[in-house]
Amino acid sequence: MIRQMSDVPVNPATPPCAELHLHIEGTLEPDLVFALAERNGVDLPDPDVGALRSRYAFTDLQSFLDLYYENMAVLRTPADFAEMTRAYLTRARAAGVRHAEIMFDPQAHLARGVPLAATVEGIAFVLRTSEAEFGISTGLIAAFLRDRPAREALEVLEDLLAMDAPIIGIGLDSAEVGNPPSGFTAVYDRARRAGLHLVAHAGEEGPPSYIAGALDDLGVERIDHGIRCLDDPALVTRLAAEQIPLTVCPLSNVRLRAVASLAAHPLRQLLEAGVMVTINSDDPAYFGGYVDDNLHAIREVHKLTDDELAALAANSFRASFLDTGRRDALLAEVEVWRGAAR
Ligand code: HPA
Ligand SMILES: [Zn+2]
Repeated sequence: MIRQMSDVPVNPATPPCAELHLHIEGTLEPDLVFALAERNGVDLPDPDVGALRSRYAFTDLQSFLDLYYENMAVLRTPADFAEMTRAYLTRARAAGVRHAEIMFDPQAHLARGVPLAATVEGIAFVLRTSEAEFGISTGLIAAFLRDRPAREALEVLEDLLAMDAPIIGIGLDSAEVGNPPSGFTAVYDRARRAGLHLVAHAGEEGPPSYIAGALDDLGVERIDHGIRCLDDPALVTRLAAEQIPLTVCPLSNVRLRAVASLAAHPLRQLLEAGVMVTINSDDPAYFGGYVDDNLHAIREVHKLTDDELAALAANSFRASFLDTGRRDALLAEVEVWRGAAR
């Protein structure tokens, strides 16, 4: 049954926005981990949700990835992926998200014996009606794991293309340091030939040279994270000049200790340098909040004005892969929000 969009309260304190850096597996909330474990007869190492939650104190990217991959064990059937996706869209609607470009990690599921079709069908089934049901247009991005062989990524990409999976692009994620973009040129060349959009995580924990590598070796259109560009002033100048979008995730950066605190987050520096920044939640079930929580947190700590929040929201639509008609309509909604916020 199609739910009425107006039934869902939307947070008026934050502008309508696009979420461009979101791992659907990172929306798997602890309650849903337990519900799916029960349904699928999966044994969990923790006795209850509280015990699981106590393990969400991360020290770096890898300490998070270990738990992120462990929790995925409960995702077995298309219905599981559909339920997770539906829960995200419900929460994203309340956060004011009007467009979402959603990553998933096909190899993480294949490695556990879950067929590619089960993963893709479960997620895509819900995305198909998202705009009508939640007011959120969507695009699906297959993210490849940079700590697994590029040859495997290429095989999975071929399989996705052969099954005509409804993906708009590819990405690159997982453990960054020691896994530079240059190893994945063949995968990105293939995706480009297939007409797909190209993004990659770079400069989260890795050096600025990985950001340059993602641009020059892989030809990406957008950088996920990218905050370590600030270690290389010439790169910052380039990102600003070319208006390469960075999908920044403040709460993620704090939780994974990429930055010491929210107050120390370089968001303002990036904006002042003229870099095209967007705000995103990354893995909201793990990092303490959805995109509205991220916007609230940075607004409070960095004293952002409503005009600055609106500018970030406008960036999110401009940096998206939306067609111009819907993009312009959503940019107009930001202007309406800005007017109402005055
Ligand atoms: O923040 C992240 N970084 C790298 N890989 C990931 N996979 C899920 N989230 C992340
Ligand atoms: Zn990410």
